[in-house]
Amino acid sequence: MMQLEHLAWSIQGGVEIIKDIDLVVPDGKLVVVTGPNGGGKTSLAKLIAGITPLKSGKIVFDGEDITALDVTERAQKGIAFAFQQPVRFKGLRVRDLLELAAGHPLDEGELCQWLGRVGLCANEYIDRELSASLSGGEIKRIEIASVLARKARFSIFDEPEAGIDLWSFSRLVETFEDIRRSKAGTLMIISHQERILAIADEIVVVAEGRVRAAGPKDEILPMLLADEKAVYCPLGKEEA
Ligand SMILES: Nc1ncnc2c1ncn2[C@@H]1O[C@H](COP(=O)(O)OP(=O)(O)OP(=O)(O)O)[C@@H](O)[C@H]1O
Repeated sequence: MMQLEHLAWSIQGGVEIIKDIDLVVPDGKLVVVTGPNGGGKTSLAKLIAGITPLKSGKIVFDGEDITALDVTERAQKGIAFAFQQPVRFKGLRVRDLLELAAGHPLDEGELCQWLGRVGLCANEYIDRELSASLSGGEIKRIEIASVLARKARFSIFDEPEAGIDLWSFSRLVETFEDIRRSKAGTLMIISHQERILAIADEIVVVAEGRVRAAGPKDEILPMLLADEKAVYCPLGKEEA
């Protein structure tokens, strides 16, 4: 279980971006974090992953206070984060990245399995370098595949729909559903996409650095869909 207690974070100059966020994410659930642009979703994810340090508050993961742990230590505890803006690793091949993520060598069948889940044909990609020759969408999907290959206890995906074609996106949605069905890990997915919201167990709406609403999908989704002004998120208005 991931427990966030009174999380706060400010940027230089003292402007508070995350303001007193309290949230509990139960094990094995698929939780979608949504809300307007600039509301603080990515900032919250970075606080959980340990990429940015908290100003105040506490993070407890499976009963252990991980507030003081850095990003590497949190990764070792089983927290994985797929960035919205993926990093390109020079000199590293796709195969290397996936093996690093999995923590052991992978045969072609396994490489194919992970890449197939994001709609990439493994043979074309496994020996390619993670360099400028790959498109932004390809890099993004490879990074998502690497987070999937980690089989982490708590995985965070930041707008996995961004830069992904519809077919690959459908494969990814199925993968998220598989993980949830098999209770293979807890998923926190930041998304504006209605198809992702529709598979959530719980939805959390973050706006202006606060949790505006949180609860079971059946409670929160109708509220979002009924919001004609789309205050929280432009549901159904974005393409995958
Ligand atoms: N390092 C930083 N320095 C300055 N401002 C920042 C920094 N990180 C985030 N912000 C600001 O904090 C606010 C929240 O940003 P964040 O990226 O967390 O929003 P978001 O909800 O993920 O938005 P989006 O849906 O557009 O991705 C924004 O106004 C952003 O400009």
